[in-house]
Amino acid sequence: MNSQVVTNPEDIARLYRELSLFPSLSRADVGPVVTSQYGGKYSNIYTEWSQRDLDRNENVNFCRQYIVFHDDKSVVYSGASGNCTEIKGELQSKDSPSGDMKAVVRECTIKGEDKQFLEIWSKNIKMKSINLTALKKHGKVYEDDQFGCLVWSHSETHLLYVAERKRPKAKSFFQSESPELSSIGDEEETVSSEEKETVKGEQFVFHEDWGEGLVGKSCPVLCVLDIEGDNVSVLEGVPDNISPGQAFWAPGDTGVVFVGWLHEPFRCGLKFCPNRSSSLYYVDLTGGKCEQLTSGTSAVSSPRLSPDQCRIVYLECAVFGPHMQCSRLCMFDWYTKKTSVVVDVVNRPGEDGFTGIYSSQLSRQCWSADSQRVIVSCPQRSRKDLLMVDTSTGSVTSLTSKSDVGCWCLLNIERDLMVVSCSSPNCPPRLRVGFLPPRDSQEELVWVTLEDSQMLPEIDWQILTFTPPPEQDNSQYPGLDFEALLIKPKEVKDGVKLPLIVTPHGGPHSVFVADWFLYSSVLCRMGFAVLMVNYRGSTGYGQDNILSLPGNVGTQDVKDVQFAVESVLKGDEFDMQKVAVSGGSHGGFLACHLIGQYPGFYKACVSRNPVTNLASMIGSTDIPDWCMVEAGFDYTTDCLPDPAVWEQMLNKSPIRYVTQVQTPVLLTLGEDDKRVPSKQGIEYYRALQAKKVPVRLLWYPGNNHSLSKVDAESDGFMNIALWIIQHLWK
Ligand SMILES: CC(=O)N[C@@H](C)C(=O)N[C@@H](C)C(=O)N[C@@H](C)C(=O)O
Repeated sequence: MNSQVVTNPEDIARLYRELSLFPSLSRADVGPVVTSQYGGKYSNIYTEWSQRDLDRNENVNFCRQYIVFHDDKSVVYSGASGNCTEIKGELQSKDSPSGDMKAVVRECTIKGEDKQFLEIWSKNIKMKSINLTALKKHGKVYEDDQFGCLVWSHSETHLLYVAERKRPKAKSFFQSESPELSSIGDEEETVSSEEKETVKGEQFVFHEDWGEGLVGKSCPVLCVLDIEGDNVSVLEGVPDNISPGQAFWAPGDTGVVFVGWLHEPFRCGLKFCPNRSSSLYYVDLTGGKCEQLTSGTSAVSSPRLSPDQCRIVYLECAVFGPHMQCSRLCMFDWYTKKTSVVVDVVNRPGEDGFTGIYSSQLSRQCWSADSQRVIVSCPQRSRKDLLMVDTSTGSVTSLTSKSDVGCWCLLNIERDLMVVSCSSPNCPPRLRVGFLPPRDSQEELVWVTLEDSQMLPEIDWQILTFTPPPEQDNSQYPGLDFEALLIKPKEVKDGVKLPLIVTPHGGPHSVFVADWFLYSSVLCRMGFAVLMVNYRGSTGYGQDNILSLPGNVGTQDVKDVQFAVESVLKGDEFDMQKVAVSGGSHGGFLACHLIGQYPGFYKACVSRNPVTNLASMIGSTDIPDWCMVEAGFDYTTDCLPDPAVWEQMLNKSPIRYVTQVQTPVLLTLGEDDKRVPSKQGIEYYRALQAKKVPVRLLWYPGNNHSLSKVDAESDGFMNIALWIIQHLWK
């Protein structure tokens, strides 16, 4: 059978280098409205991008600015204002609401020591540069999306940020004492206050952190810089049993509102886990009193204050249980102190097709100017759409469902001017702006492209829907269907049957939306078709879809993927002798299950940081609750190992089928993975070696669960592509 697949390593590397150039959009801010002397209005759009630099082996961050001329309700003219500028050393930055100043948290190394500075810029002058490290008021500033923030007070006189709590200096009981008093000349120098605070025997105390992606982040504290006074204070009044983050100034700058995550009895991994017990809190700056604003019986995130400073919307979901679920959009009324549900959990999509809200984070600003509507970008089945929620009626309207673009992400909205990133499997991210039409207006939403990207004509994509056969229906949650994204070369030579790479996503409660995927795009350009399966249990299809999987992992999810593959193979487009499977994390779990449960069906397998044995994972992962929940058990923090539970976990794990495996396996592991420890992959590796199954293991130092550093991602791709080629055409 002739084939049209690119197999030469240099040609593959060239394709990867070409497609890896496309940058992704990470942030956009809308500047203040400037009115010219002739009455024309314009706003500056500040954007930040990230691009892989294969030669420097790092992701390069850069900014680009645009100018948008408008009349407050439509764009009149727009264009870039200047070229790109690389951003180095900036942990965080934020313009003040008036645009008159900019705050920057900068990290730099001075005489071999890492230091952090808080800078205030105004026009063309760096007005202040406060050495936070020297102040010794706190540890490192948090720059992450989970806890971090950098927020100007409404008065533009204070800055709010999150940092690690200061830890007293520790020393050995046997360290030689520095003299209590040392005399230099006539003066006596008293021991520094830091010396006084030094504690002995604390050097090796274990400080648990918040796990994968948050390593070293253990005890966050809220910090306030008084710009005039140049002094930093750590906010008091935060309860000792919670870790604060995602903070912002309360109406009138009377205090600070924040999310507090319970960290007792111990911390579990927080990344990808918005189901951790958490509440909204308010600390008032005068008395330091802390007030809990929400129940404490749920998990909350992404609180966002309305422009009129009267209400706060936030996301809420159940504690424990599936790690990503359908969220509620809730609202806290600042003056009545009452909470309400604006959009509830959707168990099954209704006639309107709205499947619920699936997001662990709202965009930094999401309110309409009239403080009546909120814009949420979230998965809706295999697409990601912009949803407009009317907070008074709870109605949800999609702003993009009719679009042929598969993925829309709201980056920011200011005075109804929305800034979005939009992309598809054949189109890298583009930057667009558009004004949100007034409430109840029939006006059409007009998008203007500020930065276009090239559509790749060689790539075709579609969304396929599958209904499981009756014998695979879930009796507790009957009648659920599922989907898959099929990405394939647009042109296929006569008589050529395409080789197929099957890719189930991880999570398992996540979803492939019709976005730009570098790996799938390069594989498609090489001549492969890629089937990205959103099996039952995926987010974006209703809460019942999610709840149908826990307890059925290793069977329902495996059968769904196999059903989708066998369904597409019924056509004559694909070569059923050339089918490979590839997945990461829970996706790697599924890849290993598929080659064990369907021996010989897949000619090559790639498994990235795979879950291979739930029973051995539970003692070493940062998400032990995940192992219990997905195996079908309720989790409590005081649960202890139980042979019956471990037996169930083992029975649901791919290691159980390893004796049936014939398919050659490529394993790629991140040395620093806290989520799925690398020992999971090594356990499976050894089992395959013992069975003399062809297996190759790639080990990536300095990489964690995401395997997303430039070296692991690029080397990983080349090895994956060559492994599949080697074993599909042997
Ligand atoms: C939805 C989700 O990601 N769940 C988390 C608890 C999680 O990290 N699960 C991992 C086992 C996993 O499969 N993660 C996916 C998202 C990955 O590719 O990292």
